[in-house]
Amino acid sequence: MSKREDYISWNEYFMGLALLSGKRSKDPTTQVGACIIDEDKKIVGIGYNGFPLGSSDDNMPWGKQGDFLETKYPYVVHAELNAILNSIKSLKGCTVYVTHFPCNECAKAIVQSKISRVIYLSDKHKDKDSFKASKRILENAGIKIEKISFGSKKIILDFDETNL
Ligand SMILES: O=c1[nH]c(=O)n([C@H]2C[C@H](O)[C@@H](COP(=O)(O)O)O2)cc1CO
Ligand SMILES: [Zn+2]
Repeated sequence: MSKREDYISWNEYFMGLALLSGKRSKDPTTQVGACIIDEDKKIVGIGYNGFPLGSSDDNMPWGKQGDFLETKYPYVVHAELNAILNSIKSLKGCTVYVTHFPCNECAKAIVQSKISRVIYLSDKHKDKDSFKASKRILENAGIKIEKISFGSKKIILDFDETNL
Protein backbone atom coordinates (compact mmCIF):
# COMPACT_ATOMS: atom_id res chain seq x y z
CA MET A 1 0.00 0.00 0.00
CA SER A 2 1.41 3.44 -0.88
CA LYS A 3 1.24 6.52 1.29
CA ARG A 4 -1.72 8.92 1.30
CA GLU A 5 -1.11 11.82 -1.05
CA ASP A 6 -3.82 14.24 0.08
CA TYR A 7 -2.48 14.86 3.57
CA ILE A 8 -2.40 18.51 4.65
CA SER A 9 0.75 20.63 4.53
CA TRP A 10 2.40 22.09 7.65
CA ASN A 11 1.06 25.52 6.72
CA GLU A 12 -2.46 24.15 6.32
CA TYR A 13 -2.13 22.30 9.61
CA PHE A 14 -1.00 25.27 11.69
CA MET A 15 -3.21 27.86 10.01
CA GLY A 16 -6.03 25.33 10.28
CA LEU A 17 -5.43 25.18 14.04
CA ALA A 18 -5.48 28.99 14.21
CA LEU A 19 -8.79 29.00 12.31
CA LEU A 20 -10.22 26.28 14.55
CA SER A 21 -9.14 28.18 17.65
CA GLY A 22 -10.90 31.28 16.30
CA LYS A 23 -14.10 29.22 16.20
CA ARG A 24 -14.06 29.35 20.01
CA SER A 25 -14.44 33.13 19.93
CA LYS A 26 -17.77 34.59 20.97
CA ASP A 27 -17.14 37.82 19.08
CA PRO A 28 -20.13 38.09 16.73
CA THR A 29 -18.15 40.11 14.16
CA THR A 30 -14.56 38.90 13.95
CA GLN A 31 -13.13 35.60 15.13
CA VAL A 32 -9.35 35.65 15.35
CA GLY A 33 -7.11 32.66 16.04
CA ALA A 34 -3.38 32.34 16.65
CA CYS A 35 -1.14 29.29 16.87
CA ILE A 36 2.51 29.49 17.90
CA ILE A 37 5.01 26.81 16.95
CA ASP A 38 8.64 26.40 17.83
CA GLU A 39 11.57 25.63 15.55
CA ASP A 40 10.78 21.90 15.79
CA LYS A 41 7.19 22.54 14.64
CA LYS A 42 5.83 21.81 18.10
CA ILE A 43 2.77 23.76 19.13
CA VAL A 44 3.65 25.93 22.11
CA GLY A 45 0.71 28.33 22.34
CA ILE A 46 -2.75 28.80 20.93
CA GLY A 47 -5.47 31.38 21.48
CA TYR A 48 -8.48 33.31 20.26
CA ASN A 49 -10.08 36.67 21.02
CA GLY A 50 -12.21 36.77 24.12
CA PHE A 51 -12.83 38.53 27.39
CA PRO A 52 -10.34 38.13 30.25
CA LEU A 53 -10.51 35.01 32.41
CA GLY A 54 -13.22 35.18 35.01
CA SER A 55 -15.24 37.84 33.17
CA SER A 56 -18.74 36.59 32.68
CA ASP A 57 -19.50 36.96 28.99
CA ASP A 58 -22.98 38.01 29.96
CA ASN A 59 -21.69 41.13 31.74
CA MET A 60 -19.53 42.31 28.86
CA PRO A 61 -20.53 44.10 25.68
CA TRP A 62 -19.80 42.84 22.17
CA GLY A 63 -20.81 46.11 20.50
CA LYS A 64 -18.50 48.09 18.24
CA GLN A 65 -19.95 51.58 18.33
CA GLY A 66 -21.17 54.24 20.73
CA ASP A 67 -19.86 54.83 24.24
CA PHE A 68 -16.34 53.32 24.23
CA LEU A 69 -16.88 51.75 27.64
CA GLU A 70 -19.91 49.93 26.28
CA THR A 71 -18.01 48.43 23.34
CA LYS A 72 -15.86 45.30 23.33
CA TYR A 73 -12.65 47.18 22.50
CA PRO A 74 -11.34 48.07 25.99
CA TYR A 75 -12.04 44.58 27.33
CA VAL A 76 -11.29 41.92 24.72
CA VAL A 77 -7.97 40.06 24.88
CA HIS A 78 -6.60 39.61 21.39
CA ALA A 79 -5.93 36.14 20.04
CA GLU A 80 -2.19 36.70 19.61
CA LEU A 81 -1.79 37.95 23.17
CA ASN A 82 -3.81 35.01 24.50
CA ALA A 83 -1.59 32.61 22.53
CA ILE A 84 1.54 34.27 23.95
CA LEU A 85 0.18 34.27 27.50
CA ASN A 86 -0.94 30.64 27.15
CA SER A 87 2.46 29.52 25.87
CA ILE A 88 4.25 26.74 27.60
CA LYS A 89 7.84 27.83 27.03
CA SER A 90 10.11 30.63 25.84
CA LEU A 91 8.96 31.86 22.44
CA LYS A 92 12.40 32.86 21.17
CA GLY A 93 12.68 31.94 17.49
CA CYS A 94 9.07 30.77 17.26
CA THR A 95 6.57 31.35 14.45
CA VAL A 96 3.04 32.60 15.01
CA TYR A 97 0.28 31.66 12.58
CA VAL A 98 -2.53 34.22 12.74
CA THR A 99 -5.81 34.36 10.89
CA HIS A 100 -5.63 38.18 10.77
CA PHE A 101 -2.57 40.42 10.56
CA PRO A 102 -1.78 41.47 14.17
CA CYS A 103 -2.56 44.96 15.46
CA ASN A 104 0.15 47.24 16.84
CA GLU A 105 -0.47 46.14 20.44
CA CYS A 106 -0.09 42.48 19.52
CA ALA A 107 2.93 43.35 17.37
CA LYS A 108 4.61 44.78 20.47
CA ALA A 109 3.86 41.62 22.44
CA ILE A 110 5.16 39.49 19.55
CA VAL A 111 8.43 41.44 19.47
CA GLN A 112 8.88 41.39 23.25
CA SER A 113 8.31 37.65 23.37
CA LYS A 114 11.06 37.16 20.74
CA ILE A 115 8.85 35.45 18.19
CA SER A 116 10.74 35.73 14.90
CA ARG A 117 8.13 35.04 12.20
CA VAL A 118 4.52 35.99 11.58
CA ILE A 119 2.44 34.08 9.03
CA TYR A 120 -0.99 35.49 8.36
CA LEU A 121 -4.02 34.89 6.17
CA SER A 122 -6.08 38.09 6.07
CA ASP A 123 -4.98 41.71 5.98
CA LYS A 124 -8.42 43.17 5.58
CA HIS A 125 -7.50 46.08 7.90
CA LYS A 126 -4.39 47.07 5.96
CA ASP A 127 -5.55 50.65 5.46
CA LYS A 128 -5.87 51.29 9.21
CA ASP A 129 -3.13 53.19 11.06
CA SER A 130 -2.86 50.39 13.60
CA PHE A 131 -1.94 48.02 10.76
CA LYS A 132 0.69 50.43 9.43
CA ALA A 133 2.14 50.89 12.93
CA SER A 134 2.16 47.15 13.43
CA LYS A 135 4.03 46.55 10.17
CA ARG A 136 6.58 49.15 11.21
CA ILE A 137 7.04 47.58 14.65
CA LEU A 138 7.51 44.09 13.20
CA GLU A 139 9.79 45.19 10.36
CA ASN A 140 11.97 47.33 12.63
CA ALA A 141 12.42 44.34 14.90
CA GLY A 142 13.52 42.18 11.96
CA ILE A 143 10.55 39.83 12.23
CA LYS A 144 9.77 37.89 9.06
CA ILE A 145 6.24 38.55 7.82
CA GLU A 146 4.56 36.22 5.35
CA LYS A 147 1.09 36.35 3.89
CA ILE A 148 -0.09 32.93 2.86
CA SER A 149 -3.02 31.97 0.74
CA PHE A 150 -4.68 28.63 0.24
CA GLY A 151 -7.01 29.83 -2.48
CA SER A 152 -10.48 28.49 -1.88
CA LYS A 153 -9.26 25.40 -0.01
CA LYS A 154 -11.63 24.04 2.61
CA ILE A 155 -11.05 21.33 5.19
CA ILE A 156 -14.18 19.68 6.54
CA LEU A 157 -14.12 18.20 10.03
CA ASP A 158 -16.50 15.30 10.26
CA PHE A 159 -17.37 14.52 13.90
CA ASP A 160 -19.52 11.53 12.96
CA GLU A 161 -17.81 8.61 14.71
CA THR A 162 -19.23 6.16 12.22
CA ASN A 163 -17.15 7.79 9.50
CA LEU A 164 -13.82 7.44 11.31
O1 LIG B 1 -4.82 41.84 16.28
C1 LIG B 1 -6.01 41.59 16.57
N1 LIG B 1 -6.34 40.45 17.27
C2 LIG B 1 -7.59 40.21 17.72
O2 LIG B 1 -7.84 39.20 18.35
N2 LIG B 1 -8.58 41.12 17.40
C3 LIG B 1 -9.94 40.90 17.86
C4 LIG B 1 -10.47 41.96 18.79
C5 LIG B 1 -11.94 41.97 18.48
O3 LIG B 1 -12.59 40.93 19.22
C6 LIG B 1 -11.97 41.62 17.00
C7 LIG B 1 -12.03 42.82 16.09
O4 LIG B 1 -13.35 43.24 16.01
P1 LIG B 1 -13.91 44.15 14.83
O5 LIG B 1 -13.46 43.51 13.51
O6 LIG B 1 -15.40 44.07 15.01
O7 LIG B 1 -13.33 45.53 15.04
O8 LIG B 1 -10.78 40.93 16.72
C8 LIG B 1 -8.32 42.23 16.68
C9 LIG B 1 -7.07 42.50 16.25
C10 LIG B 1 -6.80 43.74 15.49
O9 LIG B 1 -6.90 43.49 14.13
ZN1 LIG C 1 -4.10 42.74 18.55
